[in-house]
Formats: sequence, C-alpha cells, structure tokens
Amino acid sequence: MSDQPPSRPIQIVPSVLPADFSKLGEECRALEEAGVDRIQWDVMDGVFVPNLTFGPDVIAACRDHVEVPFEAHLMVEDPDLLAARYVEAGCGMLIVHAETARHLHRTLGAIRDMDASPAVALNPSTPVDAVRHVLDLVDMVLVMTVNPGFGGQDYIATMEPKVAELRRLIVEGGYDVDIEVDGGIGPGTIGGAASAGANVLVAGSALYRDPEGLGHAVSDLRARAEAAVAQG
Ligand SMILES: O=C(CO)[C@H](O)[C@H](O)COP(=O)(O)O
Ligand SMILES: [Co+2]
Repeated sequence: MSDQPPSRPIQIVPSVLPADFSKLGEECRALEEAGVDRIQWDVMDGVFVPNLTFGPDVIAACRDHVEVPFEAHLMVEDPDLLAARYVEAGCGMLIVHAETARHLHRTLGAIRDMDASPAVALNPSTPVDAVRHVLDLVDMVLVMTVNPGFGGQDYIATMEPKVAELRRLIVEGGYDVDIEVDGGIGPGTIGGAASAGANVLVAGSALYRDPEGLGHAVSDLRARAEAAVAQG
C-alpha cells in the first residue's frame, strides 16, 4: 500500500471577472450549469489593489439565482471592516490576504465565529511562513499565481515549489486544509499547479476563452488536473 496521503478532490472555481457585469445573475447560472464547484468573487477596493469591483449588494443580488457556494477573495486593505457584509451577502467562504490582516489569527477566528469558512491568501512574494501558525484555523490557503488586481495575467510558474512546500507543511501537521491557486490557470498551466499539490483551481480568462463553451472548459480543466495528480 502507498504511504502517500490520499489526494484531495479537485475543485474548479471560476473567477467572474471576465463575465458580463450587466447580467451577473445569468452569468452565475451559466457557471453552475457548467459544473463548477464554487464561484469566486474578486473583491477589490482600489487601495490594496489598483482596481474596484464588487460590493456586497452586487453579490447579494446574485445569491438567489444559484445554489452553488460563493467565496469572496477579499483584496481589500481592511478585511475586518468588511468581512461581515460579505458573509451577509451570501459568501460561505471568505479569503483574506495575509498582507492585509493586521491580526490575522483574530480575523480568521472572527470569520469562523460568523459561521463562515475562513481562508487566507498569499501574494507571490509572501512566504509560506506567513500562514504556518494559522493552519489550524483555516479551511484553505490560496497561493496567488499572479500579482492580485487584474484578470488575464500570465501564470507565475515559480509558485509551484511554494505550493509543494505548503502541501508538505499541511500533510506533516495533519491539517484538513485545501490549497487553491489563482491567476493564469488554464489548459497549459493547470497540470503543474495540481502536481505541485493544489486541489482548488481558480480560472477566469481561460474558462471564458474556450470556443466550445463553459461546460467544455470546466470538464477539460478538471480532467487535466486529475490526470496530472494521477501521474504523480
Ligand atoms: O484574483 C484574481 C486577480 O487578482 C483573479 O481571481 C485571477 O486573476 C483570475 O483570473 P485569470 O484566470 O484570468 O488570471
Ligand atoms: Co481571485
């Protein structure tokens, strides 16, 4: 029998950044029908990143259109100020950046106390060490594979050793924690990220770029990630 820990199920999570913002409810339904596992809302405040996107009311307006869970990727300067609003809007998971939460341990505990699922994100330049002492508090760590702020950027392949280092830390500590990667994930890059140890794969541009449509794009990405994990 193998002494490797069982691999965690692959999940495909779309970023709605490339969607048509004039009809987000319909866009969410199309993603649900395409078989995604969750939908990521990229929340940008124009301060932590130089872009502005979704307030909680926009997300709340879409919540009744689908049953698939929502996650909020909070690229905001003050996550403590905003967390409760995004939970009330219907986001079951909140991802806060380690670079923004002044008291990360307390922020993650507060999200759990709101009956939401806490997760933490790392910019490309932030070391894995930044989350070592909060792994018992989170359900997921997001390793950014682009610098946050915009969709459609190139995948930073040098994040793969970082994902592998984090996976080792999680396995050695016996934590029940997923690893998500976000940025530049597509048919040519998803295998490397999954082989390194990521099991939650966020894709924006690549999903919407597939000429055969969203359903094909989701199945194709899932198959590529699962094949990469199977190959070891
Ligand atoms: O967090 C993000 C940007 O800050 C987005 O989720 C990410 O860039 C996804 O888009 P793409 O797949 O087009 O790179
Ligand atoms: Co994101």
